[in-house]
Amino acid sequence: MASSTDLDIVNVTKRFGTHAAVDDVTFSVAPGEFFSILGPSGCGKTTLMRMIAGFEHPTSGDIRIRGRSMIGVPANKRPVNMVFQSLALFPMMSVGENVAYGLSCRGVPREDAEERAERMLERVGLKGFSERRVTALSGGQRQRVAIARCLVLEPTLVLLDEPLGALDLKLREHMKIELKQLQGTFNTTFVYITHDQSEALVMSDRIAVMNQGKFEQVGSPRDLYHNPATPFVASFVGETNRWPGEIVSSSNGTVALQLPSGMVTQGTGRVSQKSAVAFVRPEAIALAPSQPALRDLPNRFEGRVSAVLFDGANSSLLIETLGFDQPVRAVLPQAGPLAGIEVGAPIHVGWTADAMKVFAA
Ligand SMILES: Nc1ncnc2c1ncn2[C@@H]1O[C@H](COP(=O)(O)OP(=O)(O)OP(=O)(O)O)[C@@H](O)[C@H]1O
Repeated sequence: MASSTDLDIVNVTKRFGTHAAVDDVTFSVAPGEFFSILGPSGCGKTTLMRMIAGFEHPTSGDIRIRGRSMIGVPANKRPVNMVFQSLALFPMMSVGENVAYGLSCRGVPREDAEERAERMLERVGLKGFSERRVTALSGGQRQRVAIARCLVLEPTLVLLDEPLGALDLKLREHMKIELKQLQGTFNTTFVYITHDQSEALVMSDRIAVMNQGKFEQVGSPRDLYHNPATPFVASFVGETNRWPGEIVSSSNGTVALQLPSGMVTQGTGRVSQKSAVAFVRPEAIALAPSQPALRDLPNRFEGRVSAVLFDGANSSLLIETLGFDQPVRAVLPQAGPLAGIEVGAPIHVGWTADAMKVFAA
């Protein structure tokens, strides 16, 4: 029977000695989906990926590709191809030979393999590059050769292990968009691992946030960003303000949180214990030169600009705010009366209760 999923990970655990690098993880990836696993160094991403590829074996659990268990199936017999950060291209071979190599290994006749490699290079925007040495290519071009070499084998699943990690910032930004577009045109299922939240947010249909061997949350980029399920997700995905405090009242998902200074703030969350932590995105902080402009907001405070972090459209302000131990970070508008604000200027900040997500600490 045809499977409606390309990949099913079922209660997979991998132990090294007593340490569970991957701890009872379960998820499915749909055909054509761009699925990312996002987490800090050491959380178990690579171990999980290596098990899908067949380089590592689970201690327990099942890995199914198109409904077929991969337990006991060697790496080279799985309908999976991996793109590594190092790319692992063969420097002695031409671009065309690199792409055709996997086909030749599978016994595809040479002429046929060359032709298919040629067509694939065209599809990744490298028409006419066949005869070039890979050493004579730019970082971005090599990246595309690595992807072409992988896609020419028509795998069910493409696994990508931080493939943009070695590129400089500018190229990485560019390749993010390119990779997403390539995946769209090929409609191949991608499983991508990264510790870079921006890469995951820009490219993925869904993201799993991984921490200490477990998935903390799986959701769309918007979901994770706007409705984080745990404090770890709230702080790992996107920029955020973070303030610890104590719950002083709570009803129907609305909470009052008292900061160490005694100042009380209004937020949302379901927290049954006293000790809590609150998160507010910098773009959710309203700024105004005077208090009355913010009168509709339950959280309104007085402050002074302590730093202007200019970064074009990503510019922000740090605001020393009465009652807050750490400065409040807010997005700096690029137009209007606040665009030219300077350090030392008095300012008022405010936000809705909805914008402040409160979790048990
Ligand atoms: N072969 C191994 N033997 C023992 N421990 C291992 C082995 N491989 C990984 N680990 C441990 O398992 C944990 C997860 O490692 P893994 O490489 O999967 O993390 P990661 O999230 O991919 O990190 P990074 O982004 O740094 O590559 C780490 O604590 C690591 O030290």
